[in-house]
Amino acid sequence: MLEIRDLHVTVEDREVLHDINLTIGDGETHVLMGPNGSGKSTLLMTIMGFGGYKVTKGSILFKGTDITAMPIHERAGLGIGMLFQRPPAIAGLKLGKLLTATSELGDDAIEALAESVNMENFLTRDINVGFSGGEIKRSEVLQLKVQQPKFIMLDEPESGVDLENMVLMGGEVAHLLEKDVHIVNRQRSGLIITHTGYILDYVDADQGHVMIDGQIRCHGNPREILKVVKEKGYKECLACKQI
Ligand SMILES: Nc1ncnc2c1ncn2[C@@H]1O[C@H](COP(=O)(O)OP(=O)(O)OP(=O)(O)O)[C@@H](O)[C@H]1O
Repeated sequence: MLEIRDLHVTVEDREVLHDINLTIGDGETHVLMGPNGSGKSTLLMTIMGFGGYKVTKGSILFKGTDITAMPIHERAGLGIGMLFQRPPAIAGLKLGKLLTATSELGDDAIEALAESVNMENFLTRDINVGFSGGEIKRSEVLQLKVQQPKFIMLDEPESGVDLENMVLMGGEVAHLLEKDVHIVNRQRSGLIITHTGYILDYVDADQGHVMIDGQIRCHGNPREILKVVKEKGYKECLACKQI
């Protein structure tokens, strides 16, 4: 589904990502961990194609197509979607209008999807304006449910979410990533950034990666990585022999 080769990315004239290589197969869910400021969100923003993230070397292939220079709306059109860590508030644009504009679903279908994540009363509100942390995350999940991307990136889906909403969010993410479908029949893949690992209770994560100082320094079973990091800290990942 996704292949990143020798990727180097500069933000504001500083190289933030160096020599990133990552392959995510069809139906696979990968988890990205790493200390604050190590470059995890930068990688997701670069894959999505946001301006300000300049690829100075390397390439990103999605389903065999080189998307390295492709504009963001074309990447979204190919089926790449993202739940943001801190999505912007957009005064003047109603959530319901955005959902109608970005899908072919009718009002009733959108209303039903909104109800499924307790967001039916938010469709007439400006996007994220005055939303609580948990409401922002539910709004993001609703957008993914409407868009149904093939490759789903989630930047810290647990942050700011209470325990009850975590169960709701976890179930929705599991459904989006087709946890209950056998891997050979899955149509979707995912890449999830997590600090706490709570999301691992809900998804079928195949691989974990640790990013440190803009480089992926370790691969492995995500639960094992999390255990090591909890016990010994990220410095242990620098000694990883998996890479
Ligand atoms: N637009 C920007 N302008 C300047 N520096 C930036 C910008 N975006 C990212 N950076 C810098 O790039 C580095 C990586 O940031 P990034 O948000 O990717 O880290 P992260 O691993 O996702 O961190 P966290 O776990 O804290 O969310 C940081 O030092 C950050 O300050």
